[in-house]
Amino acid sequence: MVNITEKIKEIEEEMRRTQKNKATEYHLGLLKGKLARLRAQLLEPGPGAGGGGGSGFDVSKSGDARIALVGFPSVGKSTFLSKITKTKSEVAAYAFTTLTAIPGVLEYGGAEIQILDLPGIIEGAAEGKGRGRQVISAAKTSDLILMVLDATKKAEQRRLLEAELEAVGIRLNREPPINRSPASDNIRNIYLKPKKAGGMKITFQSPPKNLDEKMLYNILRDYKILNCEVLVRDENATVDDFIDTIMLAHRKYIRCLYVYNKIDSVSLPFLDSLAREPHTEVMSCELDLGVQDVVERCWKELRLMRVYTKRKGIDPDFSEALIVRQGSTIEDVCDQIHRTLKETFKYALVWGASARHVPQRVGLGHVVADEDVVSIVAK
Ligand SMILES: Nc1nc2c(ncn2[C@@H]2O[C@H](COP(=O)(O)OP(=O)(O)OP(=O)(O)O)[C@@H](O)[C@H]2O)c(=O)[nH]1
Ligand SMILES: [K+]
Ligand SMILES: [Mg+2]
Repeated sequence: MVNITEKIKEIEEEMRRTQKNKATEYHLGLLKGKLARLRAQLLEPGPGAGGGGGSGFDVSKSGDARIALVGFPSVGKSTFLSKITKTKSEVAAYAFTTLTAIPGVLEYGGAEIQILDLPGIIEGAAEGKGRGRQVISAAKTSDLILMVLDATKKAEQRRLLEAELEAVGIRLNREPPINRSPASDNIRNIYLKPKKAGGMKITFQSPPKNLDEKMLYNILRDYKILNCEVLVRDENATVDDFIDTIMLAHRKYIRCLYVYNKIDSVSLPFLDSLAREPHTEVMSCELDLGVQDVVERCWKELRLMRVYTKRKGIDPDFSEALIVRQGSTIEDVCDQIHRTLKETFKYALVWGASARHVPQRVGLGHVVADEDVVSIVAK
C-alpha cells in the first residue's frame, strides 16, 4: 500500500510551492480536496494499513457509555484507569507502557461506563505516527474524551492534542448541528446529499463566480461520492466551502473533559490557574486528590440520566435504574425496557422533576428528567 502519510506530505509541499492566484485556484482546490480526503482515509479501516491499521482496537462497546483516555505518554492514563475501575493496566515511568486498548468498567449512579485506557499518542498521531491512528479511531467511538494532561508539562500539550483530533474531523465541545434541516447544516448554502444510485446531479441556482461543474465533479469523484445531488445556492461559494461541506459528513462532535494529573508536583497558584480553564478538572492519582471529582464530572459531561420504573401499587425499585441520555422521552424509556412495549403503551405516570404535578399522566413524547419515577400503563 502506498503510504498515505507520504502522499499527504507531497500534496502539502505542492500546495506550498503553488502560488495563489486566479489561474491556480482550480488546481489548489483539487489539492485541498485530496488532502482532506487523505486525512480522513487515515482513519478508515483497511487491510495492512501502516502502523497497525486505522480501525481502532478490537474492543467492543459495552455498558451505557464509553469514555476514552487520550493523552501523551506517561501522563497517568493507566494509573487513572486502575484507580477508578477494577481493571489493572500496567503503569510505569517510561513512555508507551500501554500498547493496546485496555477496557475497564466504572460503576456510577447505577450506570456502567466503559473506560478505555489507550496508548499514549504523540504529535503527528493523525498522520499515522505510533499507534496514533488507532488511538484516535478509538477516541472517535467514545461518548466522552477524557484528555489526560500532565500538569508539570508545557501548556502547549493541550493545543497539540486538540490539533491531532481536529485533523481527523473530531470536534470537541461544540454542539452538533442537530434539529436543523440537512440543507442548513451545509456551508454557504451548498446542499449535498449522497445517494445510492443515479450518478451526480450538480445544479447552480445562479452562475457561480468561483466554481464550475467540472471542478465539483472531479472533487466528488476523488472522494468516491459518485451518486449525489448538489445544489449550490450562493454564487460566492468557494472550493473551500464545498470541501467543508463534504467533510461535514466525516465530522464527529464529542465532548471532552481536560484533566490535569500530577498536581502534587506544581505550585498552588499554577494549579489554581489550570483549574479555572474551561471543561477542566485537576487531580493527583498519586495522592488521591480530586479523582472522585473527575468521576463525578464525567458523569455530568456524559449527560446520562437515571430513570426508575414502578409497577402499580408497588414502591419503585431505586436499586435498579434505567440509563438514558439527556433529552430522552417516555418513548426512549419504553425502548430501553422492551422493544415492543411501545405497541401496547396507553399512557405513563411520572413522579419527579419533569412532572408538573405528581403523578402526571403523560404520553410517549414527554421528556423525562434525572431520577424521575415512571410507571407505564399498557392498553
Ligand atoms: N507525581 C505523580 N506521578 C504520577 C501520578 N499519576 C501517575 N504518575 C506516574 O506517572 C508515570 C506514568 O504513569 P502511567 O499511568 O503509566 O501513564 P500512561 O499515561 O498510562 O503512560 P503510557 O501508557 O506510557 O502512555 C508512572 O510512573 C506513575 O507512577 C500523579 O498523580 N503524580
Ligand atoms: K507510562
Ligand atoms: Mg498507560
